Amino acid sequence: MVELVAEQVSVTLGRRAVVRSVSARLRAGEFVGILGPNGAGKSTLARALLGLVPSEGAVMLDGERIATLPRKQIARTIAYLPQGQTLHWPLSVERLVALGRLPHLAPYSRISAADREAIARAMRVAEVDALAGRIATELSGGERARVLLARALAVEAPVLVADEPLASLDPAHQLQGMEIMRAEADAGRLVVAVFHDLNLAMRFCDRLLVLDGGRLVADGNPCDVLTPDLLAEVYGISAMFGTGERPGIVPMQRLR
Ligand SMILES: Nc1ncnc2c1ncn2[C@@H]1O[C@H](COP(=O)(O)OP(=O)(O)OP(=O)(O)O)[C@@H](O)[C@H]1O
Repeated sequence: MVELVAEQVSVTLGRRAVVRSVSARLRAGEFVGILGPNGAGKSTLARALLGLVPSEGAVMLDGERIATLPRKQIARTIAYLPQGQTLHWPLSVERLVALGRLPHLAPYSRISAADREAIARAMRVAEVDALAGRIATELSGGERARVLLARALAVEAPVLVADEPLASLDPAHQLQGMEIMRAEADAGRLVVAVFHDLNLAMRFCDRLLVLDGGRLVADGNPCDVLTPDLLAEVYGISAMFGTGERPGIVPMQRLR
């Protein structure tokens, strides 16, 4: 069972302390949402969890320091969906999704039947089969986001780290994205996703990490974490909280 552990992780970019001494133990089967205001350090923490940015402290993947692991091993273990990725090559959608299998391929080898199955499965799950023959650079923003999620799913890694996977998705596809990530966690994977929607976080995640100014200010069950006090403190907003059969959070007013 995979485990990803941040031990007092700090990241400095330029002269800015962007992530400050964040500790968290993330386990297989969890769907963890990383929330927080713009600039709070969420993407940087996600990158630090993958060993993509130099950090102080330690990130441990299954008990080993990620900084010491070969990139290919990390790429097989953690599928990464970066924020707002731009596509530069006019590949077909199917070929783009197939790139998700790269961490599994030996140099100069061809994709196997198992790779083909993984690609087909990822495209089916992300419901992008209909786009298979389209040129990826000609897709709409939302179509591109769904195809890139399919590429990350095609890795079939035990961990998925997705940075704003819901950006530019319509409400139905946002739900679909959350359902996919929920299902991945239910299948025993660790899913870590950065996003902003408080209601989707409340409904789908097992656990929320909230960053503010680079610090981890809350870590727990969504219902315990998303309180009026936290929203006031972290986002500077007041919100209306639904109850009973009508749960949900409606941001109402800026407080500062
Ligand atoms: N290369 C860099 N050099 C200096 N500062 C940087 C660099 N990259 C990011 N930052 C700063 O680090 C802070 C955290 O950035 P990060 O992208 O992690 O935030 P975020 O929480 O993901 O924000 P958002 O919700 O807007 O995507 C921001 O203040 C940003 O301006």
